[in-house]
Amino acid sequence: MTKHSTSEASEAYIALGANLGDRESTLMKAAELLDGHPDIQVLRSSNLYETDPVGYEDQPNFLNMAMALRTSLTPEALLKVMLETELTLGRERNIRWGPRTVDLDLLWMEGQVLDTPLLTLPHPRMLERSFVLVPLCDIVPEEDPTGLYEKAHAALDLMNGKEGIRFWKSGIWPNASVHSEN
Ligand SMILES: Nc1ncnc2c1ncn2[C@@H]1O[C@H](COP(=O)(O)OP(=O)(O)OP(=O)(O)O)[C@@H](O)[C@H]1O
Ligand SMILES: Nc1nc2c(c(=O)[nH]1)N=C(CO)CN2
Repeated sequence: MTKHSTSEASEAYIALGANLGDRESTLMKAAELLDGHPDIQVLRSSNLYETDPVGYEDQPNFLNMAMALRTSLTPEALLKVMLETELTLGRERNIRWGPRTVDLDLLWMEGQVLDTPLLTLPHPRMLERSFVLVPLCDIVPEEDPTGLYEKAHAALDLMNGKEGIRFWKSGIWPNASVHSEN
């Protein structure tokens, strides 16, 4: 039996971003660490995009991607694993929306609407950010019954190309081996 084939497992979408160090290698390591967790399976990953910084502009360009996960964890437990993964990969918290080795945001989780000091679901800013929506639209299936596909595509249409976002390379998970940027 593969992991998470039980009915309690649910699907989640996360956004990944990096703009310090070897960005691509760090994103790949984040995918490996999450998939290596006994209660998480990476199902799909988007293409990689190079994006102009949004919010705080005086910082390097980001690489952004999104992944679909299957997990038996609660949303809070999944967020905890994600925050630990950021720390393992050298994330430091300095400037809000500032440069980071890696940033993992929990965008959406099947059937979960939450607003606590630690976790808001769906992610409150996900529909305002092309650097989230473009990768997300790569991996949400058109036949998705939850309405996420329509929401993400409609929000992206409204963004109307306002953010600088460029295709970098096709999905790095699970097939391709990662190449250093240096
Ligand atoms: N859906 C969510 N995904 C990730 N973190 C969340 C979420 N909802 C609330 N948080 C909280 O936000 C805190 C700060 O997260 P983080 O440093 O990644 O924010 P940011 O990436 O700088 O800004 P933004 O939240 O706008 O993406 C986390 O420690 C977490 O407790
Ligand atoms: N292009 C881009 N800009 C950002 C990003 C990001 O991942 N990509 N993350 C931020 C903090 O959530 C702030 N600004």
